[in-house]
Amino acid sequence: MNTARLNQGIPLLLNGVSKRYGNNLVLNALDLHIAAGQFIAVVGRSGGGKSTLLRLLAGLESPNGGALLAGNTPLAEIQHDTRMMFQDARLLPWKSVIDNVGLGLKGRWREAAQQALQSVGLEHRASEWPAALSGGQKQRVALARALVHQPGLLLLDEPLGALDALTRLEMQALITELWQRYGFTVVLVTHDVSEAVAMADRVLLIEEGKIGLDLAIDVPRPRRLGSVRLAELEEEVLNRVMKRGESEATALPRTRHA
Ligand SMILES: Nc1ncnc2c1ncn2[C@@H]1O[C@H](COP(=O)(O)OP(=O)(O)OP(=O)(O)O)[C@@H](O)[C@H]1O
Repeated sequence: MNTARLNQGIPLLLNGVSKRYGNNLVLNALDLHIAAGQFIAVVGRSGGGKSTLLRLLAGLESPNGGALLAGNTPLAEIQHDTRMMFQDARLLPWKSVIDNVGLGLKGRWREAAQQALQSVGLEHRASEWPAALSGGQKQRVALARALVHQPGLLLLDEPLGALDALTRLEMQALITELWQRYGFTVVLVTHDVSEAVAMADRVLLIEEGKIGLDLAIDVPRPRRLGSVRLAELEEEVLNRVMKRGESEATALPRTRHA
């Protein structure tokens, strides 16, 4: 991939990061290094701490121990360089599409917002209300609202989870294309292992509060849907998740599905 990158992604360094809620130790002295501009996907069992990790990276929560750094700088000091996207687009219904994208911008914001809308293919819907858009289009607007700030770090919390299969594939391609063009660092939390291996440079599995698996996705881009290597990597991640589940589930009654 030789696409010229427009801005620099943020490198991330997590040193012994712990997070607990009461007696529940969700992240246990987690160490992690992410290079500038890398695309990371985080998978793991429900309740394993994926969203907690993302909220810590976003500065929405503080760790109970350890440090989160961007290079040598505490991540909290450059939080303005971070944007987040969720499963729901969280658009303001009383503002037009372009006003949603330009929220918080000053000066010649309209031009920048229009450009961001163009990069997600929705420049022709700028003056409409969010209610007039489909779920996939709303997520495109949410993506434009993140891009307009030229983030160094884009945090994605299951942003495609509510979309139908085809729209989901289109959004995967769009996010990957924009990441290649702009060069920000991405941390994507997803339940969909095939999505994780199709999009990311590295897939991380969170297990018992630590990184249980750190798998490099050695498949050149653009990636071909249905590639044998992607399927092998997907199986490797799934086997790892299921193996852990099997040993946990031995004491539980088994239900067989036809
Ligand atoms: N604000 C909170 N207060 C108390 N417990 C919390 C809070 N947020 C998360 N937890 C707990 O921390 C654990 C990890 O939650 P988290 O949402 O990070 O998991 P997850 O891997 O993203 O799960 P899922 O895949 O189901 O979204 C869970 O046991 C959850 O109940």
